[in-house]
Amino acid sequence: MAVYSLSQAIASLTDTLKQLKFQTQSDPIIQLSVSIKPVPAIAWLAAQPCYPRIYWKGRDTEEEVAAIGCCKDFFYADNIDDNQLSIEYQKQRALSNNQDIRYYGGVAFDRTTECWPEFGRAHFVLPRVELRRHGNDYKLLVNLNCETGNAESERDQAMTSLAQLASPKPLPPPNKINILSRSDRPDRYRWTELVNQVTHQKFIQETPKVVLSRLTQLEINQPVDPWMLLACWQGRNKNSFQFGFQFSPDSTFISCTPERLYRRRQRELFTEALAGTTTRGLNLEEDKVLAQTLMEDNKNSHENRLVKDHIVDALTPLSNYVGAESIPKVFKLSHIQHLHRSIRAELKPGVDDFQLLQALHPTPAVGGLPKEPAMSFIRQSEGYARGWYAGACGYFNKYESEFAVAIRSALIEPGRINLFAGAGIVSGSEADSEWIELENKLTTILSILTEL
Ligand SMILES: C=C(O[C@@H]1C=C(C(=O)O)C=C[C@H]1O)C(=O)O
Ligand SMILES: [Mg+2]
Repeated sequence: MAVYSLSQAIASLTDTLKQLKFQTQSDPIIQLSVSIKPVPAIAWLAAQPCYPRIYWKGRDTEEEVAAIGCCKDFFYADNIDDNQLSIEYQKQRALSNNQDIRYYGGVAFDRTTECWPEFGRAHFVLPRVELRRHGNDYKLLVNLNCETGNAESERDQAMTSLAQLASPKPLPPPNKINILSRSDRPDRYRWTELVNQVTHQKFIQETPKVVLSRLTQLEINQPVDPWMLLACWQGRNKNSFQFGFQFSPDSTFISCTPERLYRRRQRELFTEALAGTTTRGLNLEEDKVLAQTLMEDNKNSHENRLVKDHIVDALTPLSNYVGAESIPKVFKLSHIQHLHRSIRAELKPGVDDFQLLQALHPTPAVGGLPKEPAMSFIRQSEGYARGWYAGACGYFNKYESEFAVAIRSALIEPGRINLFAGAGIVSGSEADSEWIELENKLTTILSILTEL
């Protein structure tokens, strides 16, 4: 099979588009693709002149996608439940048999509350153009949505998008950011009050876990390229997912999260309990001691076990088989380490991605237990709207899908960087050490911003 340069690929796809014969019985969603030579995906994405720009890199898969523009946009400014989303998706899915068509996007942490304007409570996109890498194989793809019947104009738009594609430019070099001011919501005083409320015996008996979080806003007076930041973050934590959503120039959500919500391949499901945290040691010996102490610590083990038990319970009615690791392993990141248990399930026939989202999101790794009282406490007490922080981001496809939990994330706006961090509050949690845990979760991104 021919492997093209980017410009040859654009010429070849344009040629194919010109010759495309639209038949009434053909799929309304059309996808064309050609193999290309290696292209640095983030740099290519950052150079493109149109929006949305979407980046996705799987954690355990050799897969990376940079996508631009859209030929179908599913945007939900108001609350939409999983059943409604499912109906929309079923309609969409019925339009094509092509196994490679994907819808990228995300759902907010809490779809019952106000969200960030362009992100909405749920937002998915069938991109116009995608650059996909699988291992060492690169492809350029173009999608057409001829559902409305006007195939000719769709073809014209696809050709225009291809003609406008820019060559990748090197990302701007990382620069040290001058932080003018920092504010935390909740602040340390309020945090202590909240942790004390949650750990109060009467409360914790009924609500054994609430993941409280904090928004840290950094005021800046220089531009920051979110894609450069994401590329640096990727360099620090390669064993994480990295993704970014930029629906317009002034607002970009990026994440370098270690946490998978789920990966589905046909009826095979992979998920996990990631909860319980300590720092990394300064040398190998210290690092091992910290890991061992984490494994033996009651509070951290409890944090993780609650997540594992809940996920197993939630998947049981949807599965023929569910299995979870009985003893957690340690998952190491550049500045912190977590307790991690893999969970695998074989789904019953017919279980769809929205049943999975409904069953799993948000897990007690970012919400709490029981789900509703914990969510209600978070809604009423945290004092800021989480938006897509701790939401679920990823893609749907007929045969496989993958979602990550949008923690270790940042919303980049002009003049401001919004950082998010949360910690699972359980029996035995202390406000001061949980505050330090929040700080530790920000160390990597703060060091990228300030230590260059
Ligand atoms: C909520 C976050 O992380 C979650 C909380 C953890 C904990 O409290 O130990 C660990 C991993 C995640 O489940 C976050 O990073 O914002
Ligand atoms: Mg914790």
